[in-house]
Amino acid sequence: MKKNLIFIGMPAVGKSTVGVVVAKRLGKQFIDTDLLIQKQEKKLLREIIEEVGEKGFLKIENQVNRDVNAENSVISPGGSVVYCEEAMRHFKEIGIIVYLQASYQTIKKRIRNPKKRGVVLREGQTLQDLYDERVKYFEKYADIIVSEDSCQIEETIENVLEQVEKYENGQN
Ligand SMILES: Nc1ncnc2c1ncn2[C@@H]1O[C@H](COP(=O)(O)OP(=O)(O)OP(=O)(O)O)[C@@H](O)[C@H]1O
Ligand SMILES: O=C(O)C1=C[C@@H](O)[C@@H](O)[C@H](O)C1
Ligand SMILES: [Mg+2]
Repeated sequence: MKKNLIFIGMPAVGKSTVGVVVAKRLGKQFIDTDLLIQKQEKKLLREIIEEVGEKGFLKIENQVNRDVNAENSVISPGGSVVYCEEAMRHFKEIGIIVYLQASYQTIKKRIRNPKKRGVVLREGQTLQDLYDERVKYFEKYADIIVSEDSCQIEETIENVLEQVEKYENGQN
């Protein structure tokens, strides 16, 4: 058993912010694969997207996430990783997938400028379109769903820890 936890969910839902604290609480390593992409490409995410476009970025994102070799870690990929089939197959094999769920209104409030944040939006696609499209993928891959609406960040962290423990006990 590789004992990894992998967070999925919309951009700005808190995969990285919540993930790092969950890793600390569980005594695991923390890996933010967005940072691995930046390190490999030696560019910012939004620069990569500007240069190679949405499809090119997803190709790199798939490769980096698929190649993560981790044990006893919390892994926080970018929000668009759910479009990367090989990467998601790999994550399913190496750990438990936690979907951090928040309403469209919550996400919209946090992302004032999707382009600046480097969100992978297709030509003409709105943030609402993106939300509706991705929810289906998140639900398909999730082993656990943690809702964070009306929760402070500390409460979300506790809810994640509680649900992961329950899930692991249920698997024994
Ligand atoms: N209740 C909450 N839970 C999580 N994050 C919150 C909450 N309230 C506010 N925030 C803020 O929302 C932001 C979440 O950003 P973060 O970079 O962790 O998202 P992400 O899911 O990793 O996004 P990306 O897909 O772009 O990597 C942070 O600035 C965090 O402080
Ligand atoms: O949700 C998205 O479309 C993205 C989120 C970021 O974390 C990065 O992975 C990238 O900028 C794309
Ligand atoms: Mg992140």
